Amino acid sequence: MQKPDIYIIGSGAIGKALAVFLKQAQESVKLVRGSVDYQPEKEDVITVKGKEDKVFKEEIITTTFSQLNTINGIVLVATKAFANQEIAEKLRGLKGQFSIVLLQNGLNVEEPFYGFDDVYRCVLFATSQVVEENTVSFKMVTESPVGRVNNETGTAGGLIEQISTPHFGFRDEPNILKYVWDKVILNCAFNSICPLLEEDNGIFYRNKEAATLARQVISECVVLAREYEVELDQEEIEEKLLLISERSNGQLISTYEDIRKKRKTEIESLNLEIARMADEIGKPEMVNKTRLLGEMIRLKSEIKCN
Ligand SMILES: NC(=O)C1=CN([C@@H]2O[C@H](COP(=O)(O)OP(=O)(O)OC[C@H]3O[C@@H](n4cnc5c(N)ncnc54)[C@H](OP(=O)(O)O)[C@@H]3O)[C@@H](O)[C@H]2O)C=CC1
Ligand SMILES: CC(C)(CO)C(=O)C(=O)O
Repeated sequence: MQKPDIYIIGSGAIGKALAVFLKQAQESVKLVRGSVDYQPEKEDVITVKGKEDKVFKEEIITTTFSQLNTINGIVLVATKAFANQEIAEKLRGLKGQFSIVLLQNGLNVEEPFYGFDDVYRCVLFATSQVVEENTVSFKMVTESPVGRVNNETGTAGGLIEQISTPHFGFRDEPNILKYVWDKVILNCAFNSICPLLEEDNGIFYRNKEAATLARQVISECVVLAREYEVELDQEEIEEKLLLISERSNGQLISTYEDIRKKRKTEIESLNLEIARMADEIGKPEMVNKTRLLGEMIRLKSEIKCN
């Protein structure tokens, strides 16, 4: 039987790295532009710089939605989450049968995809950065969990096998919601406090007061998660915060990079989504600090962009 094709939407840091590793594994893979349309298909050499100075190079086909009519296979969404509504609409216009895997940070980012048959979320345990056009630097931390969303049962088994490669691994995770919340809570601290202090990710490890503020954010979010019947371990998240802070000392969080480069941030799916969920249950004060930090980021980004 012919293997299904893989389409990666979003030709950014994650999308490019994934495309190269999948091509190396002999998969039929195409990058589909997220922010650009109505362009002819083209082929570029994309380079991934991995651990221990290993370099991976592949010729990758990049296309745009208007060139596509039918998709049979797997769609990996690697754009920023604020593009999801538009991407879901474009996918609804296509024929064929496909599974969708969202590789994005953020809470409820899957909502625009409700109604598709086979939707999964993945929590990425990898880091990738564009270093120059068509070159990214990539590190896998550990295999990234993938699971079905919207309380549906069933595993991601066959799909995992196809998208996993030795340098960018995935694994099946039945309780993906816990991973999504844990990661979002970490992002609520990193992606707001670091850009506001104009500091790199190591700030929580280096500075006790910054760590205390992050702990307050974590505590608010854990209490909110409980209201939504998601039980999380606050201490475990605090430990992860310090570990990630130490290990990514010197690196800038994506929201800080986005603000510096005058690009839209993902804060709406992080602190501001947490705030919206607290409002939804009539307890807005439950996440006061998380909300204020999110609003400050939105304002900082708007000021920078204008
Ligand atoms: N990089 C990392 O280390 C990690 C990233 N993530 C998450 O993975 C996701 C992708 O991140 P990353 O690859 O770093 O991001 P990048 O900013 O490098 O790339 C995101 C891509 O999104 C597309 N995009 C941007 N704006 C729009 C828009 N308005 N409409 C449609 N598409 C748009 C662009 O695709 P195109 O160029 O094709 O137009 C862009 O290249 C994010 O949700 C991020 O939080 C999670 C963990 C780690
Ligand atoms: C929160 C952190 C630092 C964790 O790796 C991050 O940048 C991310 O992956 O989104």
